[in-house]
Amino acid sequence: MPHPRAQVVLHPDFQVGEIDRRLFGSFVEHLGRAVYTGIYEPGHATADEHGFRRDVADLTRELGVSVVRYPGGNFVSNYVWEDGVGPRSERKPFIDLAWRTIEPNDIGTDEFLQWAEREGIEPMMAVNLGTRGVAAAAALVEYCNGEAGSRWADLRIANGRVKPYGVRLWCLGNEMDGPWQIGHKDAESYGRLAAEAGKAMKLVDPSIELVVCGSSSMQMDTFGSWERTVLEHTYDIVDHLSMHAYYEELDGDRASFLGSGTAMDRFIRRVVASADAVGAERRSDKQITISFDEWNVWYLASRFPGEKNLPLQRDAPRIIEDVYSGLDAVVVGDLLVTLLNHADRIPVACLAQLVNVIAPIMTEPGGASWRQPTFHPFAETARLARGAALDLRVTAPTTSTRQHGDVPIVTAAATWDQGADGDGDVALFLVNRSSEPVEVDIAHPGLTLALTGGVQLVADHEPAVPGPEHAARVIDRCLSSVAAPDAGQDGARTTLTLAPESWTAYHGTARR
Ligand SMILES: O=[N+]([O-])c1ccc(O[C@@H]2O[C@@H](CO)[C@H](O)[C@H]2O)cc1
Repeated sequence: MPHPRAQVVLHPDFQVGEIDRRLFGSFVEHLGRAVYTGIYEPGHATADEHGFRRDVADLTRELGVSVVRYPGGNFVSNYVWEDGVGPRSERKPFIDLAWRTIEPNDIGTDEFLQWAEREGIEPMMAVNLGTRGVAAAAALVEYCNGEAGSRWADLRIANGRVKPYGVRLWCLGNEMDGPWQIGHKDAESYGRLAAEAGKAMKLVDPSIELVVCGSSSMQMDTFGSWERTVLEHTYDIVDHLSMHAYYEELDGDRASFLGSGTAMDRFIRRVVASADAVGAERRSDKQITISFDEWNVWYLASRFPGEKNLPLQRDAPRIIEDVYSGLDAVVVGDLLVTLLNHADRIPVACLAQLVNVIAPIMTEPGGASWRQPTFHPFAETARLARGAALDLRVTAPTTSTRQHGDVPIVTAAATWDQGADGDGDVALFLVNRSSEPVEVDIAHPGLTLALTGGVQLVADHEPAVPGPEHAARVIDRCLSSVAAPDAGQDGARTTLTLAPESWTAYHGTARR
């Protein structure tokens, strides 16, 4: 039997849009060991003078993360930011109701923003619209971005930081549609509060960009009507609408799990349609863009007991430290393909999260740090995807899945970084979701393409086991470099074969 075949048409004149570097963001929440013994661990052998782990910062840099969202997540909806600034000796621990954990308040706004600044990361801050409101949100913007001479900016200066941080991206709360959220609201109440908080925040600093909460997932009962109602209140004040999505393999349904990228694609199309419908009714020329500020593989339904079933804990407990397989990494690669293909509407996205909590980077307290298999597709995509995302035409056979109906067996994204004289760098990301090899014919009329090599990640069948040794073994087995395709690299066509259940990234150059 010949292998299934797929066709890709690629031309640099057909573009989705420029890639915003903020597409390669991540997320650090006060949750489990993300902050304490994650990014921060005074006394660790690699800790810098501020108590932050150098090994984790180095891995973060290698991951290629552009933006980091902070301090939550669910955590932000009961956070009093004022209690986390100023002299540490005066800060008091409190019960974080979101994760039922005693928060020591050792790390707050200043420590996080200064860490981000030292590491060359753009911060994305969230304000509490669960238990708090307009005044506290506007005060936090003033604390972060205000010049000397007003109350909250002067407090920052008294706390040792003269220069404003210039935080550009702001989330108006987090997942306010979720019944688990502290201070959960219906769309009407949230929409009105977000509009007023956003208005006040922009009066403090008109240069900021605001993200309003969309649905926590496409499965929420209020999905669609939530977006419409919230945007009816906030359309003129906000810039981005948030999307969150987590995917997992359920009941051994591998085909549906491998098709997660198609589910994400449909979710994006629906949210874009909802936002544009509100814009159309208003006859508005403004386009709301998407901040996909939580996405990942998370064994949420199958392994997470639920927030309210967590015991009350202290000292950075281990919460949702998912261990990832080669299969999970292939799906992460495919989700990145989906995000690239929507680069025109998604300027911001955050892999949730960065360290220890559903994360590409893991640590042991007082010990090692290491990469999970999911680290690699993210790092490679962030490194190779430059310039504009191309509007590829992909034709592939479909396979039927229990959760998503028919999904294509091959997905692809490509980027084009224009150089001088019509030359450019090309990156090509390809996923084969089927369990047999697939031949891909790439037509690139008018373009001489020279793919020079790449990396390939294949799915495994073994259950993931915690620890650095296992992660290293999985990566060793599943990740390899691939040579330039040997077949058919001629003037206008390139042919290559994709390994079963794999994600591959090629790079090369092209000349018109
Ligand atoms: O679908 N759910 O049941 C569900 C439950 C919790 C949930 O929380 C989100 O994910 C958490 C971890 O990143 C963030 O703190 C929060 O924003 C997101 C989705």
